[in-house]
Amino acid sequence: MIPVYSVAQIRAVEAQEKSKRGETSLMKQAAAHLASTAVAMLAEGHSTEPAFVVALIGPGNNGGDGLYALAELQQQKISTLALQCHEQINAEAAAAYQAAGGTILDLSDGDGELANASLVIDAIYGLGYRAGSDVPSVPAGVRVLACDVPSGLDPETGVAQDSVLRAERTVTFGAMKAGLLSVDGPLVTGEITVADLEFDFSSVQPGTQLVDEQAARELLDQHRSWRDAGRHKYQRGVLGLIAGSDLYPGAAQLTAKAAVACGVGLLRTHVPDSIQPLMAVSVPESVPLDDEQIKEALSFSRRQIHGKSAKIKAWAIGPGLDGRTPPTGAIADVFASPQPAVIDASGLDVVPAGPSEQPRVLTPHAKELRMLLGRAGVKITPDELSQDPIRWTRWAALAYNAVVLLKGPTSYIVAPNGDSLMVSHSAPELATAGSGDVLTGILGYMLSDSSLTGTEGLRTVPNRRMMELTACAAYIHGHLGRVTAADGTVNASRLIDNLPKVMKQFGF
Ligand SMILES: NC(=O)C1=CN([C@@H]2O[C@H](COP(=O)(O)OP(=O)(O)OC[C@H]3O[C@@H](n4cnc5c(N)ncnc54)[C@H](O)[C@@H]3O)[C@@H](O)[C@H]2O)[C@@H](O)CC1
Repeated sequence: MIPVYSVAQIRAVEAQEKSKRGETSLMKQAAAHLASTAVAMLAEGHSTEPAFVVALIGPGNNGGDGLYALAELQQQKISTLALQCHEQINAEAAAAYQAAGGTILDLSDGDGELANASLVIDAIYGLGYRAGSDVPSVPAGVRVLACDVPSGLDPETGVAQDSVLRAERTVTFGAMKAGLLSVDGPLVTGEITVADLEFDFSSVQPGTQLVDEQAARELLDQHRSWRDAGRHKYQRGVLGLIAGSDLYPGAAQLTAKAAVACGVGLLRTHVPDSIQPLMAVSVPESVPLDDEQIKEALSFSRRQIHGKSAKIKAWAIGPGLDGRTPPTGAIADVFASPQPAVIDASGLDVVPAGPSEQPRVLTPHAKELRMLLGRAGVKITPDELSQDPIRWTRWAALAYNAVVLLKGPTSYIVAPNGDSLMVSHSAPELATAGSGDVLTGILGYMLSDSSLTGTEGLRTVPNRRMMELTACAAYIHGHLGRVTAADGTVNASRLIDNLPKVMKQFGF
């Protein structure tokens, strides 16, 4: 997992390192990372033209990094140009660049060269950015590599000004900054690399942690039990799906298909009678579940407290459900049961707030999160939520005593004790109808697999594990979006088609 720090935390550690190692030496180390990424990007470009790298240079140390990086590129016989965007620039770095044969021009004299660049390094503002800065534009189609933080993006909040310089890649120094992953960050950073400057963060507690591919694999391996092999379907996981209405007949089918594509042991579906025939045709693997059978399953589970298998291991509640009336009877009993549950879409309209015995994950997008908070007596505006999503997700996790996954370009996963994880998708592929239903199917499947949740009988799943599995499901879902987008436009059915292959890549 990649720890994520606030600007204040990074500044404090940086100050210590500067006093030990000197500012120039840190800048040169940062510049070496920047230059090697520039070289890698040029190599990927496969251009037959000689490379030409232009850097936009700002007034602070970010500009200093840019100048030292250009000096390195000059030494590698790559043609470069520095465009000075402010009256003052770092004098020592400028002298080093000129000594390496580099040329510095005022932006207004040299901006025509931007169109000829094979690559533009954005070294205008980094950690010292303040809103309202002048950020020049780069001609469309020219590749941009951001030094530390894209200029125009607030490294703390992730809010970008309109003229932000969107990058294809960002090399960020020392540690991952919260703003690169929040709000607008994922839309403007491109691929992020954290350049290790060997800073000592041992006495600093990160605000949250980013789950990347390696972390998702490690978490799954850590939770997976060797008992997995050779189990029969009731041990492999039985998922109860409560979903569907005449208004939204498709959502239940998408969630069901996704769970089946993941390899769920058995899927039981509680859908309205009008949808059942559709379900029988589109998901023949699913077995209907009526109110009476739900009650039986719950009672069977209660009696098996010390036994090996509860008949329904986990619940997925909500896709396409008619959320206008609060649940009664068997469905209300499910909300009060101790099996883990993922609750999505209209299920969020009816999930009770307050303490609950059920280990549960709520998976709202931004509007649904505001609705959940409103039901718990906390009214916030869309702006308030977008300024500090993790804070409000914490409130919801506390109010509903649940792990809450706030879905978006960056997803935040927060446990009731305030611990949190992040998953960043960067790409917009998953913003398509039905994509959330697929995530519910993936997570429902994972919660039904006791070799992952560690449940036998009714031993409850700790919130930490619920949070980690939710982050893994969100990571897999994002990866699925990228895989699917690689060879065509994305829709929920195509996501489901690719699911068996992607799940296999993650060891399922
Ligand atoms: N954090 C670290 O550990 C390291 C940081 N380094 C670099 O240092 C950078 C931070 O350096 P600085 O603190 O000099 O910050 P910047 O390089 O981001 O400089 C910004 C400068 O622009 C000014 N400024 C910002 N907004 C303005 C506005 N709207 N109008 C006018 N002036 C404005 C600021 O006052 C500051 O002087 C990092 O982003 C990174 O690139 C690296 O050199 C090495 C390690």
